[in-house]
Amino acid sequence: MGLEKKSALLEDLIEKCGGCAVVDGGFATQLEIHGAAINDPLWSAVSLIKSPELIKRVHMEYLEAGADIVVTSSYQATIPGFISRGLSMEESESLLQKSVELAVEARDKFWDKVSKVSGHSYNRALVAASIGSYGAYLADGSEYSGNYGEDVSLDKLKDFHRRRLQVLVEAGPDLLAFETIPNKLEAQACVELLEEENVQIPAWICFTSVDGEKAPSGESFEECLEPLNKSNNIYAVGINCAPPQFIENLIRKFSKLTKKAIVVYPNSGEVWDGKAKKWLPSQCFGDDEFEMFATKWRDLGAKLIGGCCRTTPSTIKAISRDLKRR
Ligand SMILES: C[S+](C)CC[C@H](N)C(=O)O
Ligand SMILES: N[C@@H](CCS)C(=O)O
Ligand SMILES: [Zn+2]
Repeated sequence: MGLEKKSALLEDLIEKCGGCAVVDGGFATQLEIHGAAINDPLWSAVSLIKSPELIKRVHMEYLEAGADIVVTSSYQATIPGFISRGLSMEESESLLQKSVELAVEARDKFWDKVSKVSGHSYNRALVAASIGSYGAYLADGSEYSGNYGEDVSLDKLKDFHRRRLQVLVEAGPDLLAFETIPNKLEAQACVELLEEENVQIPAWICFTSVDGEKAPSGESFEECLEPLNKSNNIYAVGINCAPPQFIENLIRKFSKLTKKAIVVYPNSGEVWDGKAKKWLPSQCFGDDEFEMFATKWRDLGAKLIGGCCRTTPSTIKAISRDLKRR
């Protein structure tokens, strides 16, 4: 199936949802709630090695909660990351493949079950393969600073992303989700790679923001979106893992800067301490507030809405209830 047909699948889903589809919530957060120890350079990707069944369970929980799109466990799963853990190239690639398989299996199992129930309100979900930023791989919090240093060039970023992208694409997800991109250089690397590799799967690229105005690097979103706007591979652009109170302003901003669909899935408002590897309490938002925010964000034009770190299936249930109220 080519790019156009795959993009049409996503468009159909959004239409079936009444104009705005629900993305799942914090994947790593839910793993932790079930006891997974992810204070690790591989973060949530350790579960691909240690507890694949738990990964499937978390996907199922988000599907039950009403997610129309589930994002795979590959955010911090990288070939160099696995290799520094003593795994071979072959084993590393098979774990990446597995991240897609687990989500597809969960989606198929769930759909098989609910589609037999008359009057159910679910849609057949799509699987988005997560591609975390270079900063996520560095595991030093730099997905929130955009500070990769002088020696990180466009080519270096492309080289970092290339093989993982190839393996994930080969595994057959419905979408690609580039997450927590903190600067223009990396956004450009991702777009160029999609073209060079002739990828036939639609993608979204999400940036983070720590001030609610700009990318973490200090670059304006006008600059950051420029390479994305020209690309046929990019279906949607937006923000993930930034605090919810920034989202309204950022949707307004993005609507003026792009014709692409807008995707937003903020975290709970807590702040990540990259050194201590833990979330620090800050201005925090609960499920009721997310429910109210979701209507606002939909009315402002977002086509894909969900949650990121520290949100849970109950957050997604609240968002889904709200957006699908007819
Ligand atoms: C989105 S952050 C909370 C992911 C974890 C980070 N890359 C780290 O490993 O510290
Ligand atoms: N998809 C990833 C994003 C982390 S910012 C997760 O939910 O764990
Ligand atoms: Zn997050």
